[in-house]
Amino acid sequence: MQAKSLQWAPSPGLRVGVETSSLSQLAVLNLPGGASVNGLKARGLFVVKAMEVEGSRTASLKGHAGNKNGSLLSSVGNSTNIKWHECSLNKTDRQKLLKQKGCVIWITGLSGSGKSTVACALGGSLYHRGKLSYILDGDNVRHGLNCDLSFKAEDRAENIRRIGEVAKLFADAGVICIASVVSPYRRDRDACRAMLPAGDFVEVFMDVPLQVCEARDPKGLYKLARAGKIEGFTGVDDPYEQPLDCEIVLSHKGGACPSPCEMAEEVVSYLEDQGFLQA
Ligand SMILES: Nc1ncnc2c1ncn2[C@@H]1O[C@H](COP(=O)(O)OS(=O)(=O)O)[C@@H](OP(=O)(O)O)[C@H]1O
Ligand SMILES: Nc1ncnc2c1ncn2[C@@H]1O[C@H](COP(=O)(O)OP(=O)(O)O)[C@@H](O)[C@H]1O
Repeated sequence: MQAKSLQWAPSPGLRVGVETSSLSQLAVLNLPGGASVNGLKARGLFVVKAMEVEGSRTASLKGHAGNKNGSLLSSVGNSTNIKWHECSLNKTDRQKLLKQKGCVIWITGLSGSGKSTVACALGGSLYHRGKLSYILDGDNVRHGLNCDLSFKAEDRAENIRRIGEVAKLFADAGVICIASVVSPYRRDRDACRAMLPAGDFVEVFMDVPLQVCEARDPKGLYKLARAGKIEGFTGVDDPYEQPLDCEIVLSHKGGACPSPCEMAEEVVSYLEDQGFLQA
């Protein structure tokens, strides 16, 4: 089977073979119209290689860890003829230095549900324990990296994909990355989960009823949305798909909301139990 470099534009439902050094198995996945690989939960790093197999166009993901043939070029999305460059210092070394494990805490929920507040409380609590975290807040990232994106479904998907990729880099740096983003579509969140090794993506759902968020309305956005001055506002005229099986649910119970600190401590306990607060 001869591998050769191709311009590869993944199409929805494209079947790809996945071969990894850590799994030693071949799996068949669907690529939903982008280079992200939904459902891939294996440790290690991967490059996408376009290959021509018996006249058909097939993409193969090669685990580059342990890949002896360092001269092979890859194509990922529209980036052709690229090659992963490995460094001698790796994530494990950085984690030892920081005395913690890099991961992504993904806080999802309606506008006004308390995502940013919990993210800050969590960051503060970790800081006081000597643990390094960094917050990627949806509102803030849209002030820079993602200022070209609107709130249309495809732009929200790209917003989440970019934040997922940046969060993955922070986790690889050994940092506990806290993403606080509405991320209303399950598929986009799942795609971010699939970017990381199993267990390293911790999804936290702010389970706060719409009426509570709307009553808080700290920025007056619900009021504008109800008045028809903002179109496609999540929870009003754009859907929010709540997680079906996330790691942590922070609930507003019986008309009362735990304090942001109490909520943050719930996440810290999870991180402690899972061993993220030590190298
Ligand atoms: N149409 C619409 N829908 C939802 N939210 C809106 C919208 N327009 C502006 N905003 C403000 O943008 C913040 C959400 O940005 P995100 O990047 O987290 O959104 S998304 O994940 O791409 O859906 C969100 O911030 P939070 O209130 O902190 O959630 C809002 O302040
Ligand atoms: N646990 C909580 N209990 C009561 N009010 C809260 C809590 N968390 C946040 N708030 C308040 O709710 C509003 C929205 O919080 P925010 O963190 O900005 O939400 P989001 O980032 O999800 O839009 C703010 O006015 C904040 O002070």
